[in-house]
Amino acid sequence: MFFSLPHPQAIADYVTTRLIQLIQKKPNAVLGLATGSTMEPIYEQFCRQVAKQDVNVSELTTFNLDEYIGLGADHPQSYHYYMRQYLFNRLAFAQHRTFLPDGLCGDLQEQCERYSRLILEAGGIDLQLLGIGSNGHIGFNEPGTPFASRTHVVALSEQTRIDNGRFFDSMDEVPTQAITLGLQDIFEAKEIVLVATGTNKAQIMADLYHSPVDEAMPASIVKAHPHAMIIVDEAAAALLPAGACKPLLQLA
Ligand SMILES: O=P(O)(O)OC[C@H]1O[C@](O)(CO)[C@@H](O)[C@@H]1O
Repeated sequence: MFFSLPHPQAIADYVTTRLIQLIQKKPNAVLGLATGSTMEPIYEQFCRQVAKQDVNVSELTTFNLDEYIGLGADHPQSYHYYMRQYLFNRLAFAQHRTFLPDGLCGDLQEQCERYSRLILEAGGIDLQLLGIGSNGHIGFNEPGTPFASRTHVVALSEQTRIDNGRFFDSMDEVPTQAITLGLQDIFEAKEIVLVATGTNKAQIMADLYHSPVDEAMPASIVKAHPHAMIIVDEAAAALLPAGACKPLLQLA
């Protein structure tokens, strides 16, 4: 369940190889995508390898985990903007099959229901990429979110706002709400790859390792998934007990 690689670049290489293997086997796969700094080297490497190996991404469908409420697609801190910057503007994804929640949507409830339904209609997520918040959130599912949750509106915790405040000019600009895929939606993915890198993730990875599968620790739902990997670099593994992680070999 817990696997280690030495550094973020090695994780980016591994995850890219896994994604390309999946796409080659199933060109119309459905990918669940995450944002955040953890994903940046992964998307960078993915773009490089897709171009180098001439991989066809035009038949893929993608669903992003979350979006801030109140930020439009052209706001530089919106996840729409992030995805265009790191992935969608760089590769030939079919625009009409790349889905993100709309942070400016008037009818949030209707949108939430539609988003979970669209995933089911697309056949479900084949591979879900996840980062993790320093409080154990996945997507924006904060501690205490029911495991049975579907796409919903969340009030961001103070911890999450402080963590993500580094991307904004001032704390006043950090949104207070977001739309996120629910934990049930995430759990229904056929495969999950959760990645944590850097010393600022060491404590939460130790907490996750020791935690039971419990709603107080949203990421713990991943531990109950039959096809999940939790991949950490050396820095994020620093507080894990010896032998907790299986060292990963690079995929061929
Ligand atoms: O990778 P980061 O920037 O540490 O963010 C951790 C997680 O929290 C979020 O910011 C909220 O979903 C995700 O984008 C990310 O997976």
